Amino acid sequence: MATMKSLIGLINKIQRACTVLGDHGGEGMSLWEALPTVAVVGGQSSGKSSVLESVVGRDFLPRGSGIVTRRPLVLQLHKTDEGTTEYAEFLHAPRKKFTDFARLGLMNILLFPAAVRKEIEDETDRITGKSKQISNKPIQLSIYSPNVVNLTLIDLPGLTKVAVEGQPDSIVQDIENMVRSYVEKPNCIILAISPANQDIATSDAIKLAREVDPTGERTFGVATKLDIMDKGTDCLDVLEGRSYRLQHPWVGIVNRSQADINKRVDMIAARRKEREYFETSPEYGHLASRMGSEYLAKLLSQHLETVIRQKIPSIVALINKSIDEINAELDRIGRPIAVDSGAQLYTILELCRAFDRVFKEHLDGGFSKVPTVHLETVIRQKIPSIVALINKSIDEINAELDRIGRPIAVDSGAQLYTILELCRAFDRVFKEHLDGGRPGGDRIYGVFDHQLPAALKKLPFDRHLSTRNVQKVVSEADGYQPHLIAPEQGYRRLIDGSISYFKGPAEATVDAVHFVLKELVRKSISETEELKRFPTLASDIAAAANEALERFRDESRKTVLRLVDMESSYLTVEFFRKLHLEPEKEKPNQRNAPPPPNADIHSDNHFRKIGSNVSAYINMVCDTLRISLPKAVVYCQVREAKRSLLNFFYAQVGRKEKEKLGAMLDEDPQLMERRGTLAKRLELYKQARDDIDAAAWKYVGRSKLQSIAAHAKHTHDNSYALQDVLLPQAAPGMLTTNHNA
Ligand SMILES: Nc1nc2c(ncn2[C@@H]2O[C@H](COP(=O)(O)OP(=O)(O)OP(=O)(O)O)[C@@H](O)[C@H]2O)c(=O)[nH]1
Repeated sequence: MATMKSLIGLINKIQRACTVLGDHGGEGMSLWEALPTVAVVGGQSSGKSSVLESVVGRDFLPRGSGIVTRRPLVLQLHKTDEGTTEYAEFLHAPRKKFTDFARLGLMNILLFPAAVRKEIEDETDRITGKSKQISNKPIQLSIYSPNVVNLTLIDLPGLTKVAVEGQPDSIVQDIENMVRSYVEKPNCIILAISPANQDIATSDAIKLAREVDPTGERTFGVATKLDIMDKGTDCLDVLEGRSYRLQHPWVGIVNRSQADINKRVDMIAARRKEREYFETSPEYGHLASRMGSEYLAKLLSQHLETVIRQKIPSIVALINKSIDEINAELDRIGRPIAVDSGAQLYTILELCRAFDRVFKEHLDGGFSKVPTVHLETVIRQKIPSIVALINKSIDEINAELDRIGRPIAVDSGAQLYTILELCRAFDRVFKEHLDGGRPGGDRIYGVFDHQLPAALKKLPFDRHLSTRNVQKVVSEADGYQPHLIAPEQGYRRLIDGSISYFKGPAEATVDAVHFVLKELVRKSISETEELKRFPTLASDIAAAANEALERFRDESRKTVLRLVDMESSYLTVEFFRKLHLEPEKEKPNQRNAPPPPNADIHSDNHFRKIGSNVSAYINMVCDTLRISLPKAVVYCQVREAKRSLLNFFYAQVGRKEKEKLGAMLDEDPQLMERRGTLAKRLELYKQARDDIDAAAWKYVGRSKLQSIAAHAKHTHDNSYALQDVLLPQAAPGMLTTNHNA
């Protein structure tokens, strides 16, 4: 018995979760729609509030003329143990308990504080404004009391035929649509309230109920105001199911009249009066045991119980489906990141490394693409153990410091440094495991193989070493005294002048490689799956990487210019010695011939000879530089990029405060919000599933559940197991209406 009660309590819990999740039904198949509810429907002043209060046993609903109920009120009744204090609680103000029940004089009237009524009114206005507009967002009120049954009721705005002052004409239709949106759902049990002093056939409630539930299987007909029917008329045709037949028996009710309310006749007295009315009534006496608010409450909870029992498997299936969907979406958009600074630091370093890896793959050339999504999953699985390792290390350090005494210098910075060291150690191991490749690095070779030789070829040595320029340079170097044998100074100047031309291609090579590296940084950032979530960190890393590349470029530029300068600073002596010997080899017959007359040193031939000697030397230097410049560039830029692109950044990160680390892990706010919502939903769904499991567990006991679990081993659908568990044991009437009042 207790189990069925707990099942109904369970449904209440799930309904609360629905409201928290913003699930009011309406969008496709929702959890809300799978749950049974009881909606009170009727025309204005038909007695809805009175019936609802009767079932609950409390006065609490706002009263007034016109449309009082402008938002659906979801009323959850929770039966508590005998002797416990009653209280009411709104979902929108969960910490505020309404316990201050007034005891009025000798009549011992128990009233919900007017505050409950006021809160319903205020909360209505909060959403709809004071404009008498309506809203379909429900207000949720829970009542905990030993004097109620476990039941969820929804009070809906009264159906009306005309708009009142200050309301748009559309309100009539709006209300009908809203009410219909609740009662048309197959899980909605309709409490159709019709005043007996009007023609039941024209009752708004019955009209709507007939429309949405033609077979009448989920409609309970309630006839109110039996006591004020015209003299000589009665409602027997209706109550005995002759004039309008429903699957469930009609229940007649006698609520408090307006005069009773004005006289403050309390609920207990009203119940007694109602009982007496039926017991002593000449018309309805034979039906007395099946009339009245108490009987209605009992009937309702029995029916609810049956419905819930049937619904459990589909609810479980729906919850499981939702959990799977949310998990799939979380896998796609990434799970929420940790908030403690250790875990944040770890995540930042993790992302740096992921970027670093992609970058290196570009440098090292084309292997197949690393499946980074899978990688992310693997990494994320590792995070807890790494964080645990870090925490353990911190504990160990702290423990050791406690033992050997705590030097003043050891502050949180030093601990952070330790964390960074641990991360780097992991980084190294991680790198050893992962060394793939991507295209892009080959473009650096392209610079060395094409761009550099082409630039060297284009240098204007023809002009610089033309006979005329050679003569000009040599003459200027000679000064007033023309050289006698060989123009030593002239050679130097011509060679220095030529060599300085190499600076251009050398710097251009440095820049070209710089731009290839920069492009690879950009590409790697965009290809690093893990970084996609963290635009701020991605741009931080890009900026840090580019900054590092600038530094490498400066260093590289200095180095290549130095290489060129070195060629000027010391010439290859052997080259010129050989040069000196060559003509003699070529002309062995003239070996002993006298040197040409001095006048020769001013001839074109002489300068042409000098030009071609310098040209030959420069060609040799050019060959050397073509080989040595790429080495310098790779040494200073490419190798450094591979080795220490983010070193500086790591150090910076290590110095950051917790808040700054958090800021670096900033994400797209929409995505963060989405993830937060999903996580919350997931939590609630899982809670609901656990609750259900627990309820099923209690119901059949461990051994039965286990044997069913063993039986259903091959199905992943919990609902089958639950169905097996619940249905064979179903027995009606387990829910008792314990109205002591
Ligand atoms: N004599 C008598 N009066 C009743 C009965 N039921 C309701 N009333 C009176 O009818 C009036 C309207 O009842 P409510 O319970 O406020 O009706 P409602 O459908 O909630 O009305 P709205 O909130 O305006 O839509 C009140 O004055 C009640 O006292 C009944 O069974 N007998």
